[in-house]
Amino acid sequence: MPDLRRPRIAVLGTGGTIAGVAAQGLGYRAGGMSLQDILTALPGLEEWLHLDCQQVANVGSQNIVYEDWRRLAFAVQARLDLGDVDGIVITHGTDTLEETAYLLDLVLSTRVPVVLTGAMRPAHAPGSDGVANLLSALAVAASPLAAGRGVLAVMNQKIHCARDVQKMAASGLDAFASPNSGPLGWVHDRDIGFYGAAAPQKPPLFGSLPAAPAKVHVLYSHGGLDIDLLRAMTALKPDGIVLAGVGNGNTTDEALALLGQAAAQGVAIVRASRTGSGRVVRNMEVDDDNAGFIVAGSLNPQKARILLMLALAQSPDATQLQDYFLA
Ligand SMILES: NC(=O)CC[C@H](N)C(=O)O
Repeated sequence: MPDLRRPRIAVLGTGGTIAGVAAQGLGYRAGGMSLQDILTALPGLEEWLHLDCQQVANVGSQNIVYEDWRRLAFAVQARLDLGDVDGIVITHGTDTLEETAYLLDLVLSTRVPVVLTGAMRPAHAPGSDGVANLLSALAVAASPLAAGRGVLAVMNQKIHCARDVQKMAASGLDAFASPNSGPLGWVHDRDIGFYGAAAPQKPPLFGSLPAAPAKVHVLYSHGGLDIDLLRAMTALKPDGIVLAGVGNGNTTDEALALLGQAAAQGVAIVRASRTGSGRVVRNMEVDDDNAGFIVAGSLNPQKARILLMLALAQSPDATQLQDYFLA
């Protein structure tokens, strides 16, 4: 019989540095430790929480593919549908944590907090942050204050929303930020708080994940972009291309012309920005209306790719696709 005073938290492990094991020299391998091993570093948790662990994967998140996302989303939704948890924590590699968080946020239907966390330093390294981040994530998942705020990411004592959070530094403990909105809240040991009230919760943008996602590639623009790269990309016959453009989602005249041709042939073209913050605005230097382009708004290129993959399963129409990005 579960103790009803203890919040019931499901912890789902997927790997990452938080599950890293020492390898030769200073190095380590992401996704080697089991969830149970990680949790042994936090004795006494059961006096406070009712934990239920599930190892969904154990990989470096750079290797995550769409099928992993789908399996994870099913596992989380199945857990939510059982109605026997107060919160869910997902341990994850930090490299693509923001992509998984955003994808889950687009499809999960729940008021129960779903919180992703990870580590920038493996457990054996001095100053490792995994245990502290896990404790923070558990505290957030267990708190009624976190309910109805969608999928969250907790790193380095800050709570972020899935849509805005980004890994913004290649190394260092304070690698995560929400550059457009700032963090939603804070964590100190088991104490947590939010800076503002929760916005009224909307239903998820998509009811489910398609079995096979649309094929969407990302083109990274820079000075001296070789047009052959874009030619090679269009030859792959993608359903969509996300431009990680310079500035306001821009690229060379040559590339814009080729992207326009692709759009005319039915490829969804989304202009995002490589700058890391701000909002890509329509019809500034680029005539989006005329070219049939879509702008990513404030989504970064990797999140724009996820949204486009899912939105294309609903509609190929550029106007409707644009609505998804500005929703
Ligand atoms: N800090 C990390 O978690 C990075 C480890 C690995 N590349 C991953 O994303 O899983």
